[in-house]
Parts: sequence; structure tokens; C-alpha cells
Amino acid sequence: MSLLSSTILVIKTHPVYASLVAILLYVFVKRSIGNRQRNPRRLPLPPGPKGYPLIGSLFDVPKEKPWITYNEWAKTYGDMIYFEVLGQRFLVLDTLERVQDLLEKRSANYSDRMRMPMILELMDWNYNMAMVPYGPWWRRHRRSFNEHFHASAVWKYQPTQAREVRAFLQRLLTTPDNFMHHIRHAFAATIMSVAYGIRVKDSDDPYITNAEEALKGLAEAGIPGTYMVDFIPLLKYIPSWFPGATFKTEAKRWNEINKQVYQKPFEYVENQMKKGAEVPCLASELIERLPGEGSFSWEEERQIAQNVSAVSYVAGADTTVSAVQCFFLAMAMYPDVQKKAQAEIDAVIGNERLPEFSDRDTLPYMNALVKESMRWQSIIPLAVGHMATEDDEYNGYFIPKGTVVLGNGWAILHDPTVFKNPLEYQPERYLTPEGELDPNVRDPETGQFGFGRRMCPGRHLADNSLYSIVSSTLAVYDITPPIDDSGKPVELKPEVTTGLLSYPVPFKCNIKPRSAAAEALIHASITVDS
Ligand code: HEM
Repeated sequence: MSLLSSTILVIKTHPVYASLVAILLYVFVKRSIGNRQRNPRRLPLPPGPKGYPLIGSLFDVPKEKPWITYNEWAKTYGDMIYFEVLGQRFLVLDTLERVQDLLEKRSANYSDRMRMPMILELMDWNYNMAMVPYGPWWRRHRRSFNEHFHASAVWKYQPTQAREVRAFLQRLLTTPDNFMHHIRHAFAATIMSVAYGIRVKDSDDPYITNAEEALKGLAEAGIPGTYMVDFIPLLKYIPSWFPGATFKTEAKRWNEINKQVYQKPFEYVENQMKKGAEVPCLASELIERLPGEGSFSWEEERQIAQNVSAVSYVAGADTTVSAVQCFFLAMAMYPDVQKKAQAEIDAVIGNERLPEFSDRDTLPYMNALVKESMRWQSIIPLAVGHMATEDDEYNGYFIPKGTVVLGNGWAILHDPTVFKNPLEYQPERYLTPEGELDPNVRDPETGQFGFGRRMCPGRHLADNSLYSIVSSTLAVYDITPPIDDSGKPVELKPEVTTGLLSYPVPFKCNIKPRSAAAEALIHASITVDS
């Protein structure tokens, strides 16, 4: 039987598949006609791989570390690369100039998000404003979030950050080999305390386990192309028993976990407050400001308060973890950098106390090291896609509405014309010959935290966290590569994982107190309420 006749047979006997084929064809034809009508000047689309009808560049799009491949493609197509996958349009911007022109100067048009029915409608990630479409609902979340995390608001979290860093130093002393886990725990504990005033358990804490499980689901489903339903939204209506519809069962499980993540801790704070207990945290501040329970806006405002509290965890915990893991890797690979940073701490602070937030301005090398830890391995290398709300024309090209624009943050922070030897970890690149921070060097904030109106609103908290953990760790610990069987240091390599978020591939290193005095300082630094 020929391919054509067997296809016809399948279509005849499986009406659902027939409908799918029909829908795909309808979408394809409608979009082609629409494009022509909306592009009267017949401007070309930006260059990029051509792909095939219907499926587009499905087979060209890299599954592994796409940011590197896009950067390679830029050598052929230029710094704007356009392609389609199953009807979804993508535009990758590979330089800061393009990102600024579109995502920043034209941010009114480039601040929407791709509709991903799997995540938003089936898995219930609607509470995460990072995924919410651009519009009044997103704006209300963003305003509320900013109020608690803008540059001059985050000082109020410093005591919590310092407390969790000290607990982290303690854990390193007891089980240094578990440092990857301790880093993750330190951030989970900090954010749960900031958001809900909850002190989590050292291990198997149900709040953390749920959130981590939910984030696993997001990492899997968050990559466009993983689930067909994102390209054919009507698929969300097929029943879960239907052959091939396992995504419905998976989505249901993640949906239930997600509800636990955003409802449970918030309800805990509400209940504590009803009992008259004080729970100083973000959620209680938001609850206190809610209108009366009988008022018409109460339900919506409560929803926003619940979402904003939860998003600080789901968007904030994992990201900073990756930056700190990169820092440990860098220290084990670059001993001279580590020694210089420690020498600065010893000279400025001495060795009888840990660095404080108030010391920060007196530690230029440490600040340079924090910046380099942010830049060296990108954490969200392609940020989160910004979708064009309307058709646009730029530089002689037509950019159709619905195009998902990806700013290649990795390329921006590894541009060899801006960062010499970009793959090397060199804090010196941010310093003047006199050893002061050089304001003319591109700040890794540009590229690492996304762009325009969607730029990460948690970046000030992240920056404080990173400074606190990095400076305190270096004050009391030496980080060195592991030793192999023949007694030689193992050569470490900066390997990272792929995905929306990128982490260093798990690695080992030796972590030892710098001296007996440093060990005593670690013990002494634990405060009474820790
Ligand atoms: C090193 C740590 C962090 C990195 C690298 C990072 C990076 C990013 C990036 C790339 C985006 C997408 C921006 C865009 O769409 O252009 C983003 C969004 C976001 N981040 Fe962060 N982030 C970090 C830490 C945090 C923290 C600690 C919080 C919360 C306390 C947070 C909260 C958010 C939120 C709420 C959004 C969604 C913004 C929106 O869509 O309007 N992030 N972040």
C-alpha cells in the first residue's frame, strides 16, 4: 500500500487524526494568506533556516544548548535569525543592539508571552507571572511584586539572607561533599522565609519537595516543542484515555502539585494571622493590605497576593542556585582568583568576623567576582521568549505578530569583542588598573536577567544573595579540585546542562576551613534564633 493510500486509510478510520491534519492544513493556509495581506510592502522575513512546509525547521532546531547553535547560525544569517516550527514563528536576536532595538525600545509590542496551553491551562502555571500574557492582569502582579523587591526594598530581607548563609556555612562544615544540595537548600530556605515566614526542615520538607517537583514539570514542559498541544491547542480537549494522550495524565498530576505549591503555604499564613500570630513575611504584608472580604475586588486581590508570594519561590529559588554552583566550580578551577578575593577580605575585614552587606562598597574585587559569577555560565541563556503582539517592520524586515523573540543572553555575555576570552573566568575584566570597578564594562545584568518590561524583577534580591554567600564562603573556606587516585588534582571542566535553566553538571570539589580560626568563626556565627 502506498504512503498516500495508507494515510487516507488512517484518516478515514481515525476521525480525530483526520481532524488534526485538517486543522494543521487550515492553520497553514490561513497564516500564509494572512501574512501576505498584512505585509503589503512584501518585506522579507529576517533570514534563517528555511525548513519544510507545515513542520518548518522542526528538525533543525537544536535540542542541546540551542544558545550556542544560534550563535553559530548568526555567522551565516546575521544577528537576527527567523525560523518556524509547526507554525510557531521564532526570531532569535544575537546581539545587544538588536535586543535593545526590539525588546527595549519597542517593548510595548514585545512583552507578551507565547501561549503554552500545556503549562498554563493544563498544568495550572497561571499563577506564575513570568508566563502570564502581557496586559492588565500581568501588570497588577508586576506592580505588587516590584513594591517588595525593587532596589531600595530588598534591604529588609538582608537579615534572613545572612542567617541562611551562616546556616549554610555550618552545613558545609559537617557534610562538605553535599555542597550542591546545601546551596539549593540555602536558597529554598531563604525564599520560603522571605515569602511565607516558614522555616523549612533540613530535608524532605513537603513545601520544598512540592515546589521542586512542580519546577521539574516546568523545566520539561517549558521548552517549546515538547508537547504537541502547544502547537494545536484544540488537543487539550481530547480525553486522557485517548491513544497518545498521556500528556493529559501528566498534566493532571502536575496540576495537583502546583495547587499545593501556591495554595498551601499561603493558607498557612492566613490561618496563622487569623489566630493572631505574627508572621512577618511577604504574604502577610500582602494579606494585611487586602480589601475587606466582602468587597467586590477581594477575590481577585487575594489571588494576586497568593500568586505574587508563590512566584518569588518558583522564579527565585532555582535561578540563584545555578549562579552559586558556578561560583564553586570557578573557585576550584581558578585558585589565583580565589586567593585574590581572600586577600581582599583579610585586608579589609580581617578574620574575626564574616563580611556584612555594609562592607560591600569596600570590596571591589569581590564585586567583580560576583559579576563574573553571573556572566561566566549563563543561567537562563535565552531568557524567556517575548511574543510580538502586533506585526512590525524593522531594518527592512517584516516581523509577523505572534513571533516569539528570544534574546540570546549567552551570546551577549560571551561576545569576544566585549569580553576578551569570554569562556575564561576573569573578575579582573570589571576593574580599572587602579583596582576599582570600571563603570564602562558591560554589566552582566544586561543579558543575564532578560530584557525590557519583562526584565527580572528579582534581580536585586539575587544580587544580594550572591554577594552574601560568595563573600562569606571565601572568608572561611578554601575550595579546591578533588584529588584523583594518583594524588593529582582532577581537571574540572565547565560543563553545563541544557534547558530553560542551565546548571553546572554535578561536579566534586574539596571544601575545607581556611584555618582553625575560620572554623571557630563558623561556629560562632550561628545566631541564637538559627
Ligand atoms: C541569578 C538569579 C536570577 C536570574 C539569572 C534570573 C533571570 C530571569 C530572566 C532571564 C527572566 C525573564 C526575563 C524576560 O522575560 O526577559 C526572569 C523573570 C523573572 N524573575 Fe528572575 N532571575 C533570577 C532571580 C530571581 C529571583 C531571586 C526572583 C524572585 C525573588 C525572580 C523573579 C522573577 C520573576 C517574577 C520573573 C517574571 C517577570 C515577568 O515576566 O514580568 N528572579 N528572571
